[in-house]
Amino acid sequence: MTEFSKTPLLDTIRTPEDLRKLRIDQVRQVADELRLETIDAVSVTGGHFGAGLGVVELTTALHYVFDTPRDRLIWDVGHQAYPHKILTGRRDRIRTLRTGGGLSGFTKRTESDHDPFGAGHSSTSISAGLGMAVASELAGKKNNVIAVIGDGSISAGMAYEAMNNAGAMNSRLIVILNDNNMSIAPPVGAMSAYLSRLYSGKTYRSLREAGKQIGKHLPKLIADRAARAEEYSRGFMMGGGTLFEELGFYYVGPVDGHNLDHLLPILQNVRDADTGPFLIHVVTQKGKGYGPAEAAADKYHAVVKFDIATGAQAKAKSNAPSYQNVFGQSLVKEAQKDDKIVGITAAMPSGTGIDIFEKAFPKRTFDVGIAEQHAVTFAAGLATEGYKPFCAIYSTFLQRAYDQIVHDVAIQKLPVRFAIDRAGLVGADGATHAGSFDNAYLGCLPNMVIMAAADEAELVHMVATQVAIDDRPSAVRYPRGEGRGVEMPEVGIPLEIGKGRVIRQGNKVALLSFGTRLAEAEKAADELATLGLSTTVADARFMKPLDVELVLKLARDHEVLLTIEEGSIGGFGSHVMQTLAEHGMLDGEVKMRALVLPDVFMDHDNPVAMYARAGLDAKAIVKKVFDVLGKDAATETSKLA
Ligand SMILES: Cc1ncc(C[n+]2csc(CCOP(=O)(O)OP(=O)(O)O)c2C)c(N)n1
Ligand SMILES: CC(=O)[C@@H](O)[C@H](O)COP(=O)(O)O
Ligand SMILES: [Mg+2]
Repeated sequence: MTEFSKTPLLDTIRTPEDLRKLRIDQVRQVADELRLETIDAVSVTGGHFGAGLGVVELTTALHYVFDTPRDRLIWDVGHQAYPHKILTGRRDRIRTLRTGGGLSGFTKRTESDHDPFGAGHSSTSISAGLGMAVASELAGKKNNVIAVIGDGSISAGMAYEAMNNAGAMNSRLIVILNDNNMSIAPPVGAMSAYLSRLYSGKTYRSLREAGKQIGKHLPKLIADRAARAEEYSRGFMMGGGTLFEELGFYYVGPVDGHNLDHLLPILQNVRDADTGPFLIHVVTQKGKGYGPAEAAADKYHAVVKFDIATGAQAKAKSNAPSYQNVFGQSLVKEAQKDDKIVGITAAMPSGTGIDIFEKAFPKRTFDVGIAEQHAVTFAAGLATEGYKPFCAIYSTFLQRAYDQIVHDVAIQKLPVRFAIDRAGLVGADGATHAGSFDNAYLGCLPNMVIMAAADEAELVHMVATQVAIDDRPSAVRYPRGEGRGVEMPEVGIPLEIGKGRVIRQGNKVALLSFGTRLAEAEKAADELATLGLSTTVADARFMKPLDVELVLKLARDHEVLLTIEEGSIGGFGSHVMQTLAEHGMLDGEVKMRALVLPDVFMDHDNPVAMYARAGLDAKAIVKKVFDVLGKDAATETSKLA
């Protein structure tokens, strides 16, 4: 802990029970010290930063007013929960955040009783909270359930589904809308404009006024909806009902989320209300209390280790370009030649490289907000009118839009182009963000062309290939982070569909890679060659259509055939096995194995360590070859020494 974060009061708080022993006039000091500790901790670990700074007062107030963990407190996405973790018995481990064996970067049930629901993907908190509230009522309990959801996350469809359902029930659910007027980028969409109208141009409802009015109305709150809406439209609306009231919520706000004099009594009144659901609209500032974060365009949404005094973040180690930037730059080049190309992101412009495309083609760029399902079918609509939509969505977030891919894109064979970033293990974000399943969940769909880039140069050619594929959907996957540092092509050259490539020729062992495991396959081949096992390395490039000729040749000409991919069972290796089986090749000579991610959700760590644990690095490939040959790998590889 640096000199920067002297925290005498915070030092007395192990759990929220300790916090609740303090006088209400001490809560401000706790919040100030909590902010210092958050800044100090994240400067060491990196991670999500701006969002947590924005909810320091809210976090302190919630744990002070509510009887957590008996009262359930759910954080949507969970990236803002570092202050929550510090207050709930995890301060001693907060500097292990997002490191192997350390604290998760999101809320996690197995980590603490204070994390009643795991998160990572957005917009789940209201649904989960309603479930808990109904469970509590069914069990005859009286505890509160509080779901804190951001203005970005509440714009996703799932949040509406939940509010629509909650509004029709009188559950003791308290939704706190944490409105900092930011998503990762500035927010988009009508909801964002609406929320701004609720608090722009008018002073926030002061606590005294709002608290008094709540106090006056609460005891005689009328269950009947019509009377209730009337009651509230007079009391709390800034001139008329809000969308949330129309959805059946008691709307309270907007309230200054950094002013504890406003927050505390409102929360106390709502806590003691005998009805619900409530929506408390809290206005906060992302990055609050740390100058470099407040000044940054992204409010330091996510940072690497940084110098507290200057806010300067540690430099990336590699000089190779990142895949997201290669994608963005490639798409710009293609779009300069083709005005039908449009770019779509679901609230992740910088992470996908679509921000690069937007700078060049702002009118052909669409950020639909956190709305992956909509993004896919929106792209499908564009494709029906002859446009070439590139839908750039991380593998894990694309899971949200699976039915749209099947029903709206694949069945109709619409030429939507999917740019699937964060394919494979992503490291610090852990299991909720791993791109483990897209090989499996896309590979089983007819009509799809599915590629994986082995390096950043391949990605350039695959983007060009997708431009050319105009009669069916296509997908290219690539990992988080930087490439290999290979020579980059001037322009993308469309690949021959369904054709892989042999990188080096051997005759005993064949390693067939799909994606960036190619680098590990080449390292393994070097090692195997020094041990007298002549090894072929091939890059499949396509999972669909598979290069059947290449697969059969590799199986015929080698004793061992291994496939390697950064994906779960059911993906590339399964397709190769299926093909070999259909050609009777599994009945005969070749010893074939598919190297895939293990059938577990892997906790966060650095990606290299995770892939080693997953058995997908060069060492594991070599071991697998000897296992398959019935030789002891340790003995064989000891000859290398
Ligand atoms: C389904 C899904 N899509 C995208 C993301 C990536 N993501 C993480 S946080 C975030 C912005 C959330 O904005 P908001 O809810 O306003 O929270 P804030 O960071 O402003 O506190 C996004 C898009 C996600 N976690 N889940
Ligand atoms: C919280 C969240 O879901 C995003 O911030 C995500 O962590 C971004 O991932 P990348 O850092 O891989 O862009
Ligand atoms: Mg926000």
